[in-house]
Amino acid sequence: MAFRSRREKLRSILSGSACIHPGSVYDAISIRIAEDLGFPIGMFGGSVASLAVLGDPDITLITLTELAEQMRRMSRASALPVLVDADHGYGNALNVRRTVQELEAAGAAGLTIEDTLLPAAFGEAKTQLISLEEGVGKMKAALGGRSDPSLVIMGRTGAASITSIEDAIKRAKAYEATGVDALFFTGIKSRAELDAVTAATRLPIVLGGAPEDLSALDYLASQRVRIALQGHAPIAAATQAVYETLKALREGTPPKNLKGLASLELTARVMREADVKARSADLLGLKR
Ligand SMILES: O=C([O-])CC(=O)C(=O)O
Ligand SMILES: [Mg+2]
Repeated sequence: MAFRSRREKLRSILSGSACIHPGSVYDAISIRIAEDLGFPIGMFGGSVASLAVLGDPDITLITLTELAEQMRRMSRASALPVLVDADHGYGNALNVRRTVQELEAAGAAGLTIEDTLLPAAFGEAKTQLISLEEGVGKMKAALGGRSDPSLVIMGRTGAASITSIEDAIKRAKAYEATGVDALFFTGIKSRAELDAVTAATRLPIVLGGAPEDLSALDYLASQRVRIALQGHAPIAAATQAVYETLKALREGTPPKNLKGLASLELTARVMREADVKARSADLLGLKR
């Protein structure tokens, strides 16, 4: 299977004893930079997918086709294993099955399916959850949709910040019983909450955004957390850089005086120019 080694790398992190930070990636350039800097995996957040592909906020406007296409571009550009935020699986449990098939074909190393009610319901300002039963059905559908058994499927719940930590634990245990590979939590606010989650479950844990108190990697590792997200600063940095550059140009700065641009060396590395030159020599009869 073409993407198996990426998936096995993600699995080895989950079955290891350390906690790592993923690089937040969203396109061919960012994934190559993350790979070159030595990040063990990339995280493709739903919020970032929306922003990169549509320029929109994270309100479930992006389609599965658009998400999978962006994943496919990243898979082509780099062999870095990527964990994809597949939101609620783009519909009900039947849609979840299709979502897993498409993201598997697009080269994802792993994906998360969450129990948030998406898109937001009419008249509801606050995020809601689907029922535990529907959540369990989605996890089963995700597992049934996988044809490469090495693809990592994570059950995700945001219950800790929507209902209660007790509800988060109840849901996590139910998802664990379906056979998912890991549990992904958002909204865990304290060490006491994380310790309770760890004690009640047995699968590797992935933490979405977490407070300062939950940032020490050795503590997280001791609580079976194997992956800890750090938000999505790279796309914010890229947005600021594009803003500054366009603003300077608009204000009349000559291109040669622009600051903060990628050097020719960095650009060549990102484009894998040495490989392209070698191929051009072999295949087009050009000088190396
Ligand atoms: O999974 C993540 O990276 C956090 C999240 O939900 C998002 O950014 O959409
Ligand atoms: Mg998300």
